[in-house]
Amino acid sequence: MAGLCAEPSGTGPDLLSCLAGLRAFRGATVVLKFGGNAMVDRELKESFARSAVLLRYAGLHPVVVHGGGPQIDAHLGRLGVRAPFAGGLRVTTPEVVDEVRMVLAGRVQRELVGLINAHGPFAVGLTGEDAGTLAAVKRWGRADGRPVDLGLVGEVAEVRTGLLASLLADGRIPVVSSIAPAADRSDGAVYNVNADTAAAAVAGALGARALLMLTDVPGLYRSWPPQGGPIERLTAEELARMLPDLAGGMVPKMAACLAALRAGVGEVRVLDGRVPDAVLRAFGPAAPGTRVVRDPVAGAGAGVSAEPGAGAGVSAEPGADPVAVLAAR
Ligand SMILES: Nc1ncnc2c1ncn2[C@@H]1O[C@H](COP(=O)(O)OP(=O)(O)O)[C@@H](O)[C@H]1O
Ligand SMILES: CC(=O)N[C@@H](CCC(=O)OP(=O)(O)O)C(=O)O
Repeated sequence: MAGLCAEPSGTGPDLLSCLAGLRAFRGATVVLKFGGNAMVDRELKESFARSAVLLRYAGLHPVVVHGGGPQIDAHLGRLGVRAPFAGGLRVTTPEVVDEVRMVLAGRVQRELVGLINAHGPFAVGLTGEDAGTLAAVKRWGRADGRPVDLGLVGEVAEVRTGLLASLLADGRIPVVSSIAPAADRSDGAVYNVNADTAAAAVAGALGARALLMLTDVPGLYRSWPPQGGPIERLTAEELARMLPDLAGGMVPKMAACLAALRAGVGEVRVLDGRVPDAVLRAFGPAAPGTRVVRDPVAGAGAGVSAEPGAGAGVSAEPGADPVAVLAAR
């Protein structure tokens, strides 16, 4: 595990403060969404894998949901297949969904499983198809206020947590690719689900305490192209007001953040995954990125996430261990 928190350059996160933050999350499920844009090079992917393993050693239950948009683009480009985006979602024909599944489950997921398992037999890869973990219905896009037919793009209709819960109870790290069978199983169709959408659905269903979204920007900016720094903190309600003005990949990402919070996830953080040890830094006192928290409950004093005094890192919430609860079902 050398090099995880103390980099030779001395620029890494401080191990002690990270461990203090992690201790507050013992027993909690944390979903790590690793976006394709953050998978810049092998070193960053290794750093991500080490962080996931460290979280597990620290007693957390990490679940990885990965993307692979740029990797799919490159593959489709080699095949000479065009698959444009509308509102941040890829228009997906039956031919395209086969290639998306191949790249996500056959390439990106396999690499992440291998990198995590270099540290021990922890990672188990799956798609939403395995044990019927995800079920999807057709998702429509919008452009210029009009509905757009995105083809085989899915919205998660259901998460069956059984397989994930038993893997977590067994100390494994599930690595989930965002492919899901049709909820009605009518014709064996599978849907291409945006990975942020899948991560939020999984986080909500598992009762995750935090969802960390690793992407290729330091956080959410008020306007794009950016002026000034990213937003440090906002509430679900503030995010809901911003949503109609967002563009590109931030549309499904921030809609997913909101869905996760509304499903009960303690907080969501959008992080720059191109920074080494981004996951670990999120638990430190100088945590980077944009933190989105649930709206304060009227009359309940502080919000659900421990706010003041909790430091900048992802904040812990007391409560039942969701893995134990789910495994007991
Ligand atoms: N307001 C915004 N703040 C930050 N990034 C934005 C914003 N609007 C659009 N973007 C774009 O969203 C991208 C991240 O979304 P996406 O490409 O889907 O990433 P990922 O592959 O990590 O899911 C950024 O690279 C940036 O170009
Ligand atoms: C419907 C849709 O757009 N699906 C995405 C799935 C991968 C993904 O979401 O990857 P990132 O997290 O790297 O963006 C796609 O086809 O690119």
